[in-house]
Amino acid sequence: MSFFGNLTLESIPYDEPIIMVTLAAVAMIGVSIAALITKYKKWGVLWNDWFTSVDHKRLGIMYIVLALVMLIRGFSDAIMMRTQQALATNGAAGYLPPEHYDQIFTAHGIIMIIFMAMPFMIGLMNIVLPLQIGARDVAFPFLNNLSFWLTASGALLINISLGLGEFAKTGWVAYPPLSELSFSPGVGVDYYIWALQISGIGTTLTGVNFIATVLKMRAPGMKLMQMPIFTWTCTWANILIVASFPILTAVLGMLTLDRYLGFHFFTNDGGGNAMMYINLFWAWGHPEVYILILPAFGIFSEVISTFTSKRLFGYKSMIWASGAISILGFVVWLHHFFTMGSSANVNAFFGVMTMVIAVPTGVKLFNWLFTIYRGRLRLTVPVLWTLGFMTTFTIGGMTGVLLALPGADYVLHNSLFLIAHFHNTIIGGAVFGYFAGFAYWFPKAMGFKLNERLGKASFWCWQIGFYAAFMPLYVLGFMGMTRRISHTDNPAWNFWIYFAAVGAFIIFIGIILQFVQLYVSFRDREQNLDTTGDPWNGHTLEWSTSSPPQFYNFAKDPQVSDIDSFTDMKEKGEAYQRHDSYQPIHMPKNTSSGILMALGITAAGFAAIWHILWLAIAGMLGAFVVFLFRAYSNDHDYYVQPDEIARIENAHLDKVARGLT
Ligand code: HEA
Ligand code: HEM
Ligand SMILES: [Cu+2]
Repeated sequence: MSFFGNLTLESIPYDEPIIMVTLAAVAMIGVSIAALITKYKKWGVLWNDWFTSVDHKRLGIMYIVLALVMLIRGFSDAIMMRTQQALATNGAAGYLPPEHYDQIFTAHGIIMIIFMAMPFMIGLMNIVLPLQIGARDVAFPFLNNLSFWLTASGALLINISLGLGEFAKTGWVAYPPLSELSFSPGVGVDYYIWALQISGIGTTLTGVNFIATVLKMRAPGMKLMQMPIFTWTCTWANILIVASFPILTAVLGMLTLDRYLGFHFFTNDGGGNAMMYINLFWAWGHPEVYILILPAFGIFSEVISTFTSKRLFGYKSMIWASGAISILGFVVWLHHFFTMGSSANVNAFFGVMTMVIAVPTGVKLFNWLFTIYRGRLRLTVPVLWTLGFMTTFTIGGMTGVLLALPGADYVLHNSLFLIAHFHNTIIGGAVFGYFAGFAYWFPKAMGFKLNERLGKASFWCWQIGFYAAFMPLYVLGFMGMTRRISHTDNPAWNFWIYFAAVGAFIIFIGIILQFVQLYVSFRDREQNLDTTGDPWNGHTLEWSTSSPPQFYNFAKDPQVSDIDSFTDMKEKGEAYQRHDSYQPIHMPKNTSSGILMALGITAAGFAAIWHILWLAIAGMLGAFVVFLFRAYSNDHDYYVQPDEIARIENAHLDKVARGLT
């Protein structure tokens, strides 16, 4: 083996014009951004205030930037698939060869779920959760920084696969025996393994961190059953993360042993069994979809209650419904392989358990409706996303219940009906939820509001585009079209395939409008400043701070005695109080340890993919040395002095006073 393992110049796909053009475009954008940063001398700011930051709010913003970039990547894959299918009807070949198409749907699935939806959700949780419980930061700020960089590391690896080697052609589930070395001899599955493994460990650490935060860092007086509902749904999601991500780690570890060291966990020869992989994968994969949706449910609850200016109907039942969904979510994974040989009784059990999830989900929907009932609902952008969700997700949920009937699933499994079902729940549920949360909390994180008109225009493109792009897939599913095919030869399907392509382009316009909205809102920010910190008349503690909040969040620990604690404070006249004196605030220092450790781990992952032994050892060793330095240094924290706090707080309260009069 050579110095660079299996990596040679031939690993670059020179002969693929689409990839080469994409790489050139990405390189140009990258160089322009780097040039701009150099021109405005922002490298120092970027490193000192952002990359090495342990501030949950800044990490949250970086997560969301990552998610938006990955949304562009994942959507480019989607639009490529839609155009390919539209061009490749009646036996035509289209413009993508099958082995390229296979990489695209695999990359699309993984990128959208792991590197778009997860960072979006974790980003919002980072920005909001500590503020909602009146905490100064998360329980382990440095770990939080490391988690972010491990996520970014996985995203980087998957994007490197575009220009070096290939990505997996196995579908996002990477079932063996296809994902075993004998059937996938290239580096594609190895990219898959290490991108998922590294980011997955980051996610597990996030789960641990936020559970500790919720248990240990709540403001004085805040009982568990008084936590804001978004904090609660995130907590359930974090419990699911801690319980399910280790299963992913284990199953990827076993696949690694199979591929690298000739173990045979998942091959029949030697006594292994592919069903073991499929079981373990979905024991993570099913809870994963509820990890995505639960925080979105919390966002809708916050939005509905704020914009009706009412208390959320059935606060306690919302918490228990989320808990029921989480626990049931752990005993339904077998519905992903009803067709793979379990007995009728086993299928019946898992089918019934799956259908039962409709009950707590229905409870939630009715709670939202009852909150709106007789309230004065303000039709802002977050509310539009919420109403779009309530209609769209109900359809997606219902088709899920249909799939939960083993008999029906024998017909519909792996058809486009399934593809329609899950885009219906993921886009109409999770993604709409994150967009609602994005519009709702944007002023809190950035200090100015987003442009409403462009926000509404974008919403309508997404909403209409969604129906146009995915309702045809239900029809195609019933007509017998299966998933993951790059070209077709059945005239009856053509109309619906073209229809779906048009839908995807309408969504495309929606995405463009979202970026235009960001630009316009930034350009006009002076007119949309949020001076009070409470632009929507909010009910929870994040709205009691300035926008953006001070780096220490709260000058004094808020005293909590009610569920809607900020409403309570406003009613009692306790909001925006000036204090005569402040206590010094204990703060964590920024550190480069997180990004440096992740750098070493990325190098090691890359080395593992290409079998470069020395680099794998060097990367891991580097990460370990940084870890030791961090562990043995005592320079982790500092105190903010009372006079500085007083200066910052008075400046903010002066602004509030001017805004309120
Ligand atoms: C956010 C993501 C998300 C969510 C929330 C759901 C929610 C549900 N899913 Fe879905 N699902 C996926 C993402 C998601 N799913 C993905 C990604 C796959 C496939 C992956 C792959 O193979 O690649 C999949 C696959 C999948 C299958 C496997 C099909 C197959 O492979 O053949 C099944 C089968 O049971 C299923 C069922 C359900 C059910 C019953 C729900 C329920 O939770 C829905 C509950 C909600 C409602 C029912 C609507 C609201 C309720 C009411 C208004 C009350 C009244 C309603 C009734 C009494 C019915 N899903
Ligand atoms: C925004 C518009 C989107 C469009 C137009 C789109 C389109 C597609 C298409 C065409 C496929 C292939 C279907 C097939 O097998 O025939 C697909 C698969 C998939 N999509 Fe999307 N998608 C979108 C958004 C998303 C989002 C937001 C997610 C998740 C967060 C997602 C997750 C997946 C997954 C997991 C697969 C399956 C991949 C596989 O088969 O291995 N998609 N999508
Ligand atoms: Cu499932």
